[in-house]
Amino acid sequence: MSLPFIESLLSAPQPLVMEVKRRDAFGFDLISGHTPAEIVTAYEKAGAPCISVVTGRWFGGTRELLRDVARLTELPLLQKDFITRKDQLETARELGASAVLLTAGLLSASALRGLTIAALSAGLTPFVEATTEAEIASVPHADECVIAVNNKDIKTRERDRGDLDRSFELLPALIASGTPCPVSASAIDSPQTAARLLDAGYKGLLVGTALLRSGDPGEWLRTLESSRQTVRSALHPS
Ligand SMILES: O=P(O)(O)OC[C@@H](O)[C@@H](O)c1c[nH]c2ccccc12
Repeated sequence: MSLPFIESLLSAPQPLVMEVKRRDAFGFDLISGHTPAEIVTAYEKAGAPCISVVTGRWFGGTRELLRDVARLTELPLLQKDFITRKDQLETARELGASAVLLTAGLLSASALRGLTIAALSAGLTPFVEATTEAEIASVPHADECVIAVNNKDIKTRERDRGDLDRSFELLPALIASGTPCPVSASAIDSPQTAARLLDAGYKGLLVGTALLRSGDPGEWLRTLESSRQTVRSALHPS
């Protein structure tokens, strides 16, 4: 089966899912006068392998935003919303998504199972967000899913500052799950933090606020690349 979202992320030199999100969890504007087209162009120029589009209302999102982004780019898109019903999967596909967020902490085990299977059979990659070992272990068909540790807490509407230790602690459980694509999501505030997570073994990262606030995603990525080289040469001095 072709998994464009996963393949694109895994083959990128800097595997960042770059997010389009209108507002942060406190309602502060993140795109400050820029159009979705400007943001998508900046992300593509920076080398984004995939784009995440937040359609959830808490973050100022709409379905139209996903549709607009899909018209602007060929890159695989992740729809970030609170999906609880199978008909939302059909809509995601119609709007142009290749992957859909499923939030383990908000779904019962049987709902997560049903939605994961339905997403896969609709040709969508499940991007399952988890915050505990038990949630990670409950993901069915993990070998066909992205599993992401969310460093923030969706139950507090992501108003916490985020806990990156969670990503470091849960990486062994993610690897044990069999996902080809362990991802760390949210609260990744700098290229240096991103470099540490990738060096620890993450295969992908999802970054929204920091990239949108930076004003220059290309520069953010170049700094990430050089930070990764610094980490590597510190570990393997020649
Ligand atoms: O802006 P940040 O801290 O880089 O986080 C991005 C992303 O992980 C966050 O937007 C998110 C995580 N889970 C969600 C669920 C719905 C909407 C959005 C989200």
